[in-house]
Amino acid sequence: MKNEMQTDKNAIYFGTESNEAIQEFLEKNYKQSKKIILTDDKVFGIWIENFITSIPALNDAEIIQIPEGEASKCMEIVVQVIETLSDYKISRADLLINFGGGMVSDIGGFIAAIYKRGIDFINIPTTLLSQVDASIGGKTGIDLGPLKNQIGVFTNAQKVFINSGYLSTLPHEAMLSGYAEMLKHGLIYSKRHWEELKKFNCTKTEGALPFIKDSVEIKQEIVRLDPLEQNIRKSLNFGHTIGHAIEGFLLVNEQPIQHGIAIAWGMYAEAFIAYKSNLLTKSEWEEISYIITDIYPPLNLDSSQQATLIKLMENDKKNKNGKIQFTLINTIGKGIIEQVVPRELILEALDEILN
Ligand SMILES: NC(=O)c1ccc[n+]([C@@H]2O[C@H](COP(=O)([O-])OP(=O)(O)OC[C@H]3O[C@@H](n4cnc5c(N)ncnc54)[C@H](O)[C@@H]3O)[C@@H](O)[C@H]2O)c1
Ligand SMILES: O=C(O)C(=O)C[C@@H](O)[C@H](O)[C@H](O)COP(=O)(O)O
Ligand SMILES: [Zn+2]
Repeated sequence: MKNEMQTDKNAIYFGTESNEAIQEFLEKNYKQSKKIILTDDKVFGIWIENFITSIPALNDAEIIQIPEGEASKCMEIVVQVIETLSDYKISRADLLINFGGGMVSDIGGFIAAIYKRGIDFINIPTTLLSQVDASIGGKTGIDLGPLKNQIGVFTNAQKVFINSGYLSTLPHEAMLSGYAEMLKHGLIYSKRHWEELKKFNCTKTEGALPFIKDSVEIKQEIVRLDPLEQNIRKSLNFGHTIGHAIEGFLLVNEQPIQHGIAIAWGMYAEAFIAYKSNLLTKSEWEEISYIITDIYPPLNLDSSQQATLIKLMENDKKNKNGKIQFTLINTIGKGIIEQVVPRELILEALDEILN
């Protein structure tokens, strides 16, 4: 099947009847193919029965379960899954179905890209974060210890099926995590989205779909302009220079936090840098910092970790000429890329979020 970019409107299904849409899609495009579902043990426990019994095309599908959580986004699990695909004699004509959150679509997309030099895959994102961000845009990969997404490829799913019904079983922390990436889309690209999101209710999933659609449209537009992150796509990394360092550090110290919660605090610190660099006004900084402090649980980190966090940032993918390069914002709704920040200001920003 032709690899449609996820910037093509038809490449993403939105709705609450995704099982019917998936059945139709599989019958039309993958009737003769073997189907393998990759999922994590938590999503398996909650949703797999409903999923496979409502989609006749999946009657004979093989299911591969990996342990839930970011620690599974690693090379050891890649090798285990690839060994299982080989045991099942999966060929290039077959289809991998990533059914889960961003951990599953990141590792699953990566495996699909490298197994036998590439097989087709589709994403069925079951978290808010993966619906608004991780399942679209073609970034896939795994972590290398504390270094987030250090190994990976750009590769697009054949189709993404977004069904907000899955959010009904999502823990509140995971809703907050996805909301952070939505706020990011507003901060870097659309003041209107930022304002609308003030009406989004993280405790109630009914009514979420229009907000999800708006957020996805922003990401799609940016990815369409710059699919391989040479330029404007770097704006999607707002909050991630500091946020990824926090997430990676806590992951290897066995206190993992949700990606979006690390990114929320990363955005807080990076908005502080933008304010101190005269890019944001005082009232914009106060608005952003108020919202993040109000919603997100504080980090369990202290200033003794500053140097380690900076070391992790020195491996950020956006760096150039040995310098840490930030994406900042120069007003609410506009990202500004490739900003080099004095070390003292990075330390000051870390002080704002560490206890
Ligand atoms: N590729 C990209 O563009 C991109 C963008 C953003 C984030 N990411 C990556 O995505 C990952 C984070 O994704 P995530 O937040 O979805 O995390 P996740 O996949 O780890 O899911 C979070 C938790 O929710 C559980 N879960 C999933 N669906 C559920 C449901 N419907 N009901 C109940 N529980 C459910 C999972 O088992 C897990 O425990 C990170 O690795 C991050 O780096 C990638
Ligand atoms: O799609 C993008 O581009 C992003 O940067 C989206 C981010 O939210 C996401 O966390 C992504 O995985 C980060 O990529 P990385 O290149 O910083 O590892
Ligand atoms: Zn992210």
